[in-house]
Amino acid sequence: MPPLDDNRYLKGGPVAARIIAEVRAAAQQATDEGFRPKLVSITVGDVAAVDVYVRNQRAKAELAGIDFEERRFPAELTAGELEAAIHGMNADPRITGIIIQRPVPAHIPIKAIQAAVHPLKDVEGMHPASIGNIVYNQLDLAPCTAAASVELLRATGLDLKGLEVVVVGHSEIVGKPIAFLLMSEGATVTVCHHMTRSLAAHARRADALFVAVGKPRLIKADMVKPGAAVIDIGINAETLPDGSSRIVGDVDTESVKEVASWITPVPGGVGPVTVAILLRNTMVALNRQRAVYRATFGTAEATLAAE
Ligand SMILES: NC(=O)C1=CN([C@@H]2O[C@H](COP(=O)(O)OP(=O)(O)OC[C@H]3O[C@@H](n4cnc5c(N)ncnc54)[C@H](OP(=O)(O)O)[C@@H]3O)[C@@H](O)[C@H]2O)C=CC1
Ligand SMILES: Nc1nc(=O)c2c([nH]1)NC[C@@H]1CN(c3ccc(C(=O)N[C@@H](CCC(=O)O)C(=O)O)cc3)C=[N+]21
Repeated sequence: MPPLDDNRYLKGGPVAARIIAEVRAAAQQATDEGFRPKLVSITVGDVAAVDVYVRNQRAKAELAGIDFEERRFPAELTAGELEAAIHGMNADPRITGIIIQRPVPAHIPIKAIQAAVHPLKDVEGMHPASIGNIVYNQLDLAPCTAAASVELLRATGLDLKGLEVVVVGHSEIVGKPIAFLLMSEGATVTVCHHMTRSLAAHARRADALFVAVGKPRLIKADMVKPGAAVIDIGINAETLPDGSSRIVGDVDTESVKEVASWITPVPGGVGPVTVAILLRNTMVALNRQRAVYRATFGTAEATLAAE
């Protein structure tokens, strides 16, 4: 596939639309068969960074034929209360998937809360069991942003086998799962973080550069190999001199786009695909639940006959 000109942007919209169309067909079929998918989003306190994400989740879920419910809890909620609410949702057969929007207030231990979501309802792939599956090369349900970033790289048509990839940022939700997904695909992966001695030297070797740090313009043109694919995951709010604000990524897009063959814009790159993957993960979760249902109830005759 040639570079995605006109201006070398690797846009998320078309990739997201394709995924959502697939999800929509699957959701319609499941609904016809009596298993209507439903996604519940949990937000604790007021977090501006989450609002856009939840708004897009609702809009795209509606488009895909997945029910969407937002549960907002006050910032003073205790960890015990949140866990109890999650246990209730785990046991509710009408709920397919649960996503806990990050960040949560500091007094709530996020890892324990993520582990409270039943692995079969863990549509974000953040339960320790889900993360473990990625290490074991079971890749069909991965953390949404990581999966979205890899999906965008795939859209370039580059062969991932043996590809020299550098991931900047090693958070549990983004950088680390990206590295594991790419290793599974046969890429050669280098992971950089704030203690990395020469970020530029590593970044310049990359055929594909993933950046998930949270620092505007961290990656400049002289840190990018000519012809590379650059996947910009950062979402940073920036205030302009006139007082208005806008969203920028972690890459100095204006200069890097002259060097790279592909670059994801912010907004309009990884974000929309992240939302689409969340919906796809909801269908993966539904199918797993249906398999359990069949395994448990599909043998009723045998069970009755044995009595
Ligand atoms: N598009 C989307 O769907 C999503 C976008 N995001 C965005 O992605 C970005 C990263 O998010 P997230 O992973 O949650 O953030 P975290 O703050 O959890 O992680 C940031 C990572 O960047 C590393 N880092 C910090 N400074 C440097 C540096 N100077 N050079 C190299 N590495 C550095 C940190 O390393 P260390 O730990 O060693 O300090 C850490 O691993 C944010 O802008 C966020 O808004 C996040 C989620 C979804
Ligand atoms: N548990 C958890 N998982 C996350 O993945 C997670 C989270 N919590 N908390 C908040 C951040 C942020 N995030 C976004 C995802 C998509 C868009 C998105 O769709 N952006 C569009 C829309 C832009 C706009 O409308 O302004 C775009 O980039 O084009 C934004 C933000 C996921 N995060």
